[in-house]
Amino acid sequence: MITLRQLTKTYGRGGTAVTVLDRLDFEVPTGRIAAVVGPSGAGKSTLAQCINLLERPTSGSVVVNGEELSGLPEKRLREARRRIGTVFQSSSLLSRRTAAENIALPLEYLGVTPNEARARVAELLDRVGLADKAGHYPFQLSGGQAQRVGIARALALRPSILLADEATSGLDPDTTRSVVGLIRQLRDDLDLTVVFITHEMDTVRQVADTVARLDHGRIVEQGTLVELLTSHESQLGRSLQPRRGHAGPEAGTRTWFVTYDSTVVPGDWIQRVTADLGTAVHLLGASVETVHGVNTGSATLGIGTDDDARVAAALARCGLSGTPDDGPPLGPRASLGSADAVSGGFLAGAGRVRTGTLEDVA
Ligand SMILES: Nc1ncnc2c1ncn2[C@@H]1O[C@H](COP(=O)(O)OP(=O)(O)OP(=O)(O)O)[C@@H](O)[C@H]1O
Repeated sequence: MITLRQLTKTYGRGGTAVTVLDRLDFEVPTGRIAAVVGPSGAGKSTLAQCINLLERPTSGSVVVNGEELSGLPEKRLREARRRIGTVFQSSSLLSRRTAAENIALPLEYLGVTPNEARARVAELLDRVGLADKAGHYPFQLSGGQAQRVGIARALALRPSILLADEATSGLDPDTTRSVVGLIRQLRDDLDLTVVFITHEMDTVRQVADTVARLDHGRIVEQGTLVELLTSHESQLGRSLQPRRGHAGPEAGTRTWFVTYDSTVVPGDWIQRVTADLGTAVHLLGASVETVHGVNTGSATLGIGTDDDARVAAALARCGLSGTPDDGPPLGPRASLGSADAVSGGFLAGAGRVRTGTLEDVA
């Protein structure tokens, strides 16, 4: 369990002082994964550094598993830090050390015997699925493998808290999914409490139990992932909704952007809304997924009436919330979206490169 009370961090003094965390209150229950999101410069990394006391808070308290860390003398603090593992971006491995040697680092600092360290490293490599990569150097590992080594190193001293600061940034979507799956599995197996800092909302939906938005040094909104995704009133919930491209509307229809606004939206809601309105309802785009057992998502519809109040009421009867969306169709968000041709960047199996126009690839 992590409890932050009135946590303040000010860098510098006098006229150049900058308060990055401002009387922040935050709690992560044991065994939960709390994602922290927020704009660049909001103080997310500073928050992580204050939790593991790499940065001393200016005021306020950091309580980890019932122990107040901010007041501890240096020696006790070093001991307490062992219960907090941190994973950074994948580049944080030491390049001249093998995967096994990187994982062994914290054990060496602690003075663990070489035999014990070897056994623990083997166990950790196995746990993160890299038993066959012990002797590989970081440059011989893929981004996802390097990150698994980083996670194994963070777990070397059997911490109860894991801080992940942009741990999946720069990884491709499949690798991100597998690293996130590993973190959730480790949380389940080891009962870890996890703070997961990221700016990737897709990743938040995959990893988080709860989400907090940090802005100007304070947590300005938080909730469980499901609560946020099923509440149209939540700005954080709306920003968590995937908004992908959609087809253009047909003449005579009005475009609506619709989000799931309840935990019990019926699967056949399009048929129900169509029957309710007695008019055409075209599906122009949608992203629907099950999050913690609840269907969530959003859709863009073309609806053959301009009676907005009736449409809103019909949507609400199915647990949906919608607004007319009169802007031009969004382009696909994926990086392919802006390309006319794709070449050189797509490595098919066995190292072959496939090229083609975007239409060919689609
Ligand atoms: N050691 C430092 N001395 C002075 N200012 C600092 C220091 N570390 C961070 N800051 C400032 O604190 C603010 C918050 O930085 P932080 O890295 O915590 O933000 P962040 O939310 O993690 O941003 P990003 O998403 O871009 O990584 C920034 O304005 C930064 O310049």
